[in-house]
Amino acid sequence: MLNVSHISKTFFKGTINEKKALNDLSLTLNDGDFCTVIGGNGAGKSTLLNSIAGAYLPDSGTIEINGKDVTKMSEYKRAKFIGRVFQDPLKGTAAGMQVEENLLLASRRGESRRLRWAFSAGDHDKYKAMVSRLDLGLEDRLSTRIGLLSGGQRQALTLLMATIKRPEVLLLDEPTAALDPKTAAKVLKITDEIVHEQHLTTLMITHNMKDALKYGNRLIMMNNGRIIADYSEDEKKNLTIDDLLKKFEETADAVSDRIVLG
Ligand SMILES: Nc1ncnc2c1ncn2[C@@H]1O[C@H](COP(=O)(O)OP(=O)(O)OP(=O)(O)O)[C@@H](O)[C@H]1O
Repeated sequence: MLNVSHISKTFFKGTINEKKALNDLSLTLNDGDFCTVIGGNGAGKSTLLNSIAGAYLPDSGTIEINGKDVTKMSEYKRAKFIGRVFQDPLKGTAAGMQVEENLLLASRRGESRRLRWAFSAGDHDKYKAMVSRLDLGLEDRLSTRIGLLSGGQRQALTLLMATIKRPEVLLLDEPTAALDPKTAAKVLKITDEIVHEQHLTTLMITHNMKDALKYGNRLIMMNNGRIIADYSEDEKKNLTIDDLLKKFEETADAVSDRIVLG
């Protein structure tokens, strides 16, 4: 369970550039909840994910994961039980290392450095089966350096790495924004399968409202550092893009171009 309670975060406090990115925001996700997050540019979506991941320390409020208060825990320590996929396919994988070395490192997350590098019998076949499931032609490229792969292949691998050791929370920050539509659809489908198989508590930011409606069992809309709408699984089933636009126009200060792309 993820419990975000009354968190606020202001950047450049006391200066002319002061920006309240999160404003007394609270959110509770139950185990296995897959929550999509939408909102205009600057709404605070990434700041929320970054605060959960430990990249930013909130000015106030608390964050608990499965009963542990992680508010002040370092990003490095949290990375042992939080999986992340970023918008940028270059993040999340080590470019100079081979596909299977990246998978090995991810599967040994949190273990001693010495042990992390040792392949075990069966690893090769296991990794081959994992990547062949992606259907992106990676099954014969386990020894290829990640830097030589396409953005879609890299992003799909980042997803495998983020979930190879079951994370307590999975954070997806526009994971398919940089991909072509066909590859994006493939990566989202696999994401959805993995989230269900592993019953992962997941937050996914997207600017694509179709995807926000199609995936997950919960949807939140943000504006000005707050959650302005929170739809349960049942409410989400009957929701349309028009409903979301209407809600956004009613509540938000301005309609962003990017939110209407879906
Ligand atoms: N590291 C930072 N330093 C200063 N200001 C920041 C920082 N990160 C975010 N902000 C500001 O906080 C506000 C919220 O930004 P955030 O990136 O969380 O929004 P977002 O909803 O993810 O937007 P987008 O859809 O454009 O990615 C914005 O005004 C942004 O400029």
